[in-house]
Amino acid sequence: MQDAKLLLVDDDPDVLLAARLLLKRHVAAVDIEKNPEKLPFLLNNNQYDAIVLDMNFQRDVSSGREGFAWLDRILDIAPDSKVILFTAYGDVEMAVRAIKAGAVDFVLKPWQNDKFLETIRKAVEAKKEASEEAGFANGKKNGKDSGDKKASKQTNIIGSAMRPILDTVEQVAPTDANVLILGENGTGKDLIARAIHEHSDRRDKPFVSVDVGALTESLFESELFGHVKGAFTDARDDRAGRFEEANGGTIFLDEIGNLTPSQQARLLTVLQQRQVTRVGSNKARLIDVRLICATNADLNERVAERAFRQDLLYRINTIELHLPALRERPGDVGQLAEFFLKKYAKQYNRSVSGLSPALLAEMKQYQWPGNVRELQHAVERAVILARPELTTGTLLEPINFVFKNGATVATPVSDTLQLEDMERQLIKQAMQKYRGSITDVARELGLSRQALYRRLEKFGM
Ligand SMILES: Nc1ncnc2c1ncn2[C@@H]1O[C@H](COP(=O)(O)OP(=O)(O)OP(=O)(O)O)[C@@H](O)[C@H]1O
Repeated sequence: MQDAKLLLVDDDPDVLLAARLLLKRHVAAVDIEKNPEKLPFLLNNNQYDAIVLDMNFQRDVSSGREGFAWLDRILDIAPDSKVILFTAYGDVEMAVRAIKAGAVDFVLKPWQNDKFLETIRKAVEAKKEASEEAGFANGKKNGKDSGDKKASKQTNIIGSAMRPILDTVEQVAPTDANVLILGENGTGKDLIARAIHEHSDRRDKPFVSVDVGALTESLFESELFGHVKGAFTDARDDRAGRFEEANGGTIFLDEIGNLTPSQQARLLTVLQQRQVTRVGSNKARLIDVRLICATNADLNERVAERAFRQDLLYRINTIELHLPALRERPGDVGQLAEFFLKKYAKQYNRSVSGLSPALLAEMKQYQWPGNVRELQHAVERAVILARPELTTGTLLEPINFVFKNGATVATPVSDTLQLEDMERQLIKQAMQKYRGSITDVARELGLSRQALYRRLEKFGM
């Protein structure tokens, strides 16, 4: 505990002083703060081993409501925080509720020194154990051992509502079962498909992603199954298709709901026979691929309408994963927003203080039709628009602006121009880096292929 760093937040300076005097003798550092509004800034700039938080600040004397709200905020910003609540004698029931809400313990005021120290020591230890476990799981994830239950918790898939889905991913990944991922655009289907691959024994083999919905009828077969030289006018060389490229690994077929009846029939044959024949050849090649499909369409409805073959559905949906829309999981909005905020603040070298509780509440109310992708872009734009000279509270204005106007329309003229320039530059660099591969560029930029196509068109690239 001697190398621990603590944060104490209480609006009573006497309490802060007394607690610091006691604790300073036992730990490396004790930060004290009267104003809980500073919490986002402090958490974004420090790593605390334990945080002691008062339940009642002046504005709201005894209900503890402010304490709960700040506890939530702390866990949004730094989900692994160990928070201990300070509470007046008689508030024990409230403290118990707070523990259910994610605090690790509580201390009654006025405190007994021994008990207070013991509570802090336990929290610091719990934090240390959790960090060691996380480091261990990370190591395993990159290593050969696929049996680590905690591995997927260490991926960058954020949000409490995603936990049950990640548990299923862990269970299903090591099997070769076909997986169908359902969810609206931007809910994380691609991310989950990659997580399944990463946690399977195929992780060292290719992960090949194909947006089958974007393939024209004439390209479908040669793109997926390959062709031989001379098979059609543009076929100057033999070329392996995406299934062959994925051999030994995983193939991810996105927008599967958009296949035409003849494409469905051709795909079904390949899946049944587990072999592909290049266009223009008569030699069948055996393939060993794990199949993951995704769609934002309601496939059962499409089967009922006879627009999607039932036998194909049964072949691809051994395991079905439903990703909820972001509006159905408002609790994840704060966690995702904080995650992207940190990510982009670092990427664009911006100093940002965090989201105000009022804005966060507004964001939780918003419907997010573009789901996580829209939220991600709103935060990115807000971080870019944040002026370096406005540090505290900088985010509020631009994100409000972006958020109110939708992530894609009208920002003030100069900002739009700046952003467009930046966007054009980013796309240009990525196109050079990946030699024009739309899939790779779209992945790097966090755009769907369609969104990337729209931008390429807009910029005349
Ligand atoms: N839970 C999450 N945690 C962190 N990032 C996420 C999460 N869900 C989605 N994202 C991010 O949001 C963006 C969109 O996600 P993704 O491409 O996986 O969605 P999708 O459902 O496949 O979208 P589409 O249907 O448009 O192809 C990506 O940048 C992804 O990294």
